[in-house]
Amino acid sequence: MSFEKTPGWLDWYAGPSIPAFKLPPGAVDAHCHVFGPGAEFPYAPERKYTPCDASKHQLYALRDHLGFARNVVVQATCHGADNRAMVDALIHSGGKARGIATVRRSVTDGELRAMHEAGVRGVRFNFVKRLVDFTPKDELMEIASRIAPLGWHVVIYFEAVDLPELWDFFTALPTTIVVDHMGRPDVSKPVDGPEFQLFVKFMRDYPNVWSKVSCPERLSLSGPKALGGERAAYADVVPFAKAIVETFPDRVLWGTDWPHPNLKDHMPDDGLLVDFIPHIAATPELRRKLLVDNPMRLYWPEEV
Ligand SMILES: O=C(O)c1cc(C(=O)O)oc(=O)c1
Repeated sequence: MSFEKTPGWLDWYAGPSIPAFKLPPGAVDAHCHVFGPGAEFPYAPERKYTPCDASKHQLYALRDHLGFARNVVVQATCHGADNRAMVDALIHSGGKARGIATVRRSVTDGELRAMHEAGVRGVRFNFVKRLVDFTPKDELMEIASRIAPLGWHVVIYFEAVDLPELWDFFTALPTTIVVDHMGRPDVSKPVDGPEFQLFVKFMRDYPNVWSKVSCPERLSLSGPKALGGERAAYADVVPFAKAIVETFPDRVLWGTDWPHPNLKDHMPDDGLLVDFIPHIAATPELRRKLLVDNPMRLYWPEEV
């Protein structure tokens, strides 16, 4: 099957720099995706965008180029609940990738077991309205209770303004919870203002909640962009990510978000994006926790 990209689609950045920041040995890119290739793994009929292809080979070449050791491949919404491309990436990673799936309530126990075998360790619940159709909370709760016995966790993606209405559902989930991209704060608002402080309270009051301090390129309003050699990019996001890293050093993860779905303004140079990390994790100890210890504890506990 051949697919036509969504008009205005920005392809991932070819020829990224070598980061100046040397990642610690064993670093995990804990949030990235594969797209298709569409000819082999068709995009889902219910998708809200049609991306460029971004294969497992290209993902693993980027991993090696940037100096990561492992990946967590998160099911992208353009594949709906058809997890074949993501699972195929895990199977061909030589044990160096874990995955997060999207499932419906119709998923069988056999399918869940097969995904576990391949390296899946969680499911993603998405509340970003431009990306997915609404799924009833009782269906999500049922899925959460079925994956909990496997030791899996729930990854949630939502916008900061929606946290109050989602609070009761999130705080009732029976598993570890991992929040994508810090719950998408509006970085034009103060870091000590009510909106971001509600997110901090969420993490403080619920020790099962973790956060990815990822996607500055998506959250930044004033840049500068990680392009053209800029190694201090996205300064307006730094106070938010730094606060979470310093307050909850044992419950944070970092990922590239490659191949960066739906960016409208620019496509970052992933090497320069890695150079964002030392700005938010100021010490070697914080960096080791963020990049190695925390993701290993969550995704490869048998090796810790
Ligand atoms: O903000 C986004 O557009 C976005 C989309 C997806 C996805 O389509 O799965 O994943 C992300 O992590 C971010």
